[in-house]
Amino acid sequence: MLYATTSAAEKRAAFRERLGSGELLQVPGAFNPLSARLIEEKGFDGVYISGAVLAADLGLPDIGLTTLSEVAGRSTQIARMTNLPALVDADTGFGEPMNVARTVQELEDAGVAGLHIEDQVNPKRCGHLDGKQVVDADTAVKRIRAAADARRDPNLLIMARTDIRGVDGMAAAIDRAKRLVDAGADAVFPEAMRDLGEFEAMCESLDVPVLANMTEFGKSELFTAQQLQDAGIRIVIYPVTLLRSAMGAAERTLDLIAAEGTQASAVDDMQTRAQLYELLDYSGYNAFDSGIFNFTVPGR
Ligand SMILES: C[C@](O)(C(=O)O)[C@H](CC(=O)O)C(=O)O
Ligand SMILES: [Mg+2]
Repeated sequence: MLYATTSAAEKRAAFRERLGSGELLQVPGAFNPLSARLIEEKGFDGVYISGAVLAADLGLPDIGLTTLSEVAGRSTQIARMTNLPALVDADTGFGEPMNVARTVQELEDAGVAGLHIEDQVNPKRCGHLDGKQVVDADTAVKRIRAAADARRDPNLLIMARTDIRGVDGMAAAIDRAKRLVDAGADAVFPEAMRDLGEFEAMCESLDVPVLANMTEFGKSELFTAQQLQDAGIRIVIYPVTLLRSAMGAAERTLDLIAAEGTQASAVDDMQTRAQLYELLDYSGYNAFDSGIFNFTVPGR
């Protein structure tokens, strides 16, 4: 009821432990706090807080227009609604290495279990688009070092994302990832790998957990959890999947209302009132006030 029953510190410790277990953790993107509840209910291992989703949610392109306050605010809202660890996309860290340090502390205060900082230049863009630019190794290393030094909870996971694969190729990506691990990264997010062999090569070259980004309409094929696990991947994110699904459904329903004058034939595909109330745990609030959930809910 109301909020997560575990503290941020407990979630971070649990996340570290799960990561150490060698299994693949599946982490869908929560496009709002409510969807984080659904992700938890369905038994997933964590929730991802995507920069692309946050920007899109505000009606903005994903080109570094969102602010640290917006990302921290959304992280607070999502992290407190679930007992799952939250992993947040901190883009380039919102500025110079000193800004990165502040970003880490703000996001730590927001209650996330981990965050990733990338090596793109500003204005950044979706990692699966062409025409990206990355900063030099020295600047990338300084960002990660600043991030690792700034955390107060040693269990906060600092993940380094490198976008260099799409710019300088795979050898450069492995080299960059190694340097970022030496700088203090606890995990690596190699962006826009082309095939499973590239994921495998990255995992073999590093002794920290590696993340795979299974975003749709991107550079990577959509591999199964089994394929990724076999390649050595330890975390897979589905960052924009739920937003794309929800928006696809919303568009179809709008078209239907326009065409048929009613939404009636879309109702079977909707979350029912009863399902929504269950997810919101209406009945749990009766512990405070037995007058809250004293009605029956129509629908399944
Ligand atoms: C993972 C990502 O950084 C995100 O913000 O969710 C994006 C996802 C996307 O735009 O599809 C990315 O750069 O891959
Ligand atoms: Mg992003």
